[in-house]
Amino acid sequence: MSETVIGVIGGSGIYQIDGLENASWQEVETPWGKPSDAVLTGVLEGVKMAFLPRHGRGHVHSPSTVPYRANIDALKRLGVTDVISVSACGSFREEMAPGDFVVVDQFIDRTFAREKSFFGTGCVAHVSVAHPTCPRLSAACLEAAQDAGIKVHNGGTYLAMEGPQFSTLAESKMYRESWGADVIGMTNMPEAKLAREAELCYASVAMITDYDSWHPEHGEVDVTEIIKTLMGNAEKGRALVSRLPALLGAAREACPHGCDRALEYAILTAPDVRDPALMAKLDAVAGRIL
Ligand SMILES: CSC[C@H]1O[C@H](OP(=O)(O)O)[C@H](O)[C@@H]1O
Ligand SMILES: Nc1ncnc2[nH]cnc12
Repeated sequence: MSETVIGVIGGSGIYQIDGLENASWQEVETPWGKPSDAVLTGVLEGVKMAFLPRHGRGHVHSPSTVPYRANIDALKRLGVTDVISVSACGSFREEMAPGDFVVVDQFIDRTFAREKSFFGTGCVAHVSVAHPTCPRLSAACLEAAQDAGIKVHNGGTYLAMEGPQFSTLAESKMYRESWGADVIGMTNMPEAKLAREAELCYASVAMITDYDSWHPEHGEVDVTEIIKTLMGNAEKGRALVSRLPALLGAAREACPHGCDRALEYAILTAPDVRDPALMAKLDAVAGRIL
């Protein structure tokens, strides 16, 4: 039994959370550079929390320049065990309407201009992301959303695009019709992969803001419309987050799905040829096994 520390990565429109006891913004240094911003730490209903605005307060980082590795390392360094991503997304499904939430369970990674792993030359590791989200944490997010009276869909495939431009109409139709994606955003990859490498449980809550550009009655995606929907969504997102401590509890049992042991057999590089400089950088992420 260990202690739950809930990490929340707030996406577009969510730059802080309220109600934390002993709240303070902490600067965290990491071997991967600076995180997007300081991390807001505190306690909610007896459970430790750490909140990180993905784009930084004031929305400084674009989806391609978010320091994903530093963000996940910083949360790990602060003792976070469970990461909840709360993100603005477009929808490819009529029934997943703006204002609805989706607890995502799969991803298609179309990003190409980001660092995607903590590992590399001198320490090669291959973790499985066949099931990239944690079912236990996702179930808590679903229940929290339902308790908060949010219309929430259980499961969905998130297409992660590079951005920052939105999709073309041809791409939008292809993702929806041929690829079977349900929602689209620009940030959950490589975040989810890195969380798995860092042995963190990860769940993703998509807050629908628009129908991307495929919908014949809604035309193309428009950022001013997105921002209007985002305001209401952000309030609901915070309501969801505030219910998580009661659902997860302070005492934490090992993840039944093995998220917290993902590196157990993942490292291939023999101990005698590992790069000491890279090994030093992995102190937080892979500290449990190194
Ligand atoms: C606000 S429009 C596009 C922007 O919003 C999403 O950000 P996040 O996933 O951090 O909520 C999307 O991925 C884009 O970065
Ligand atoms: N349609 C869309 N495409 C990509 N990212 C988004 N974030 C919010 N809406 C989006």
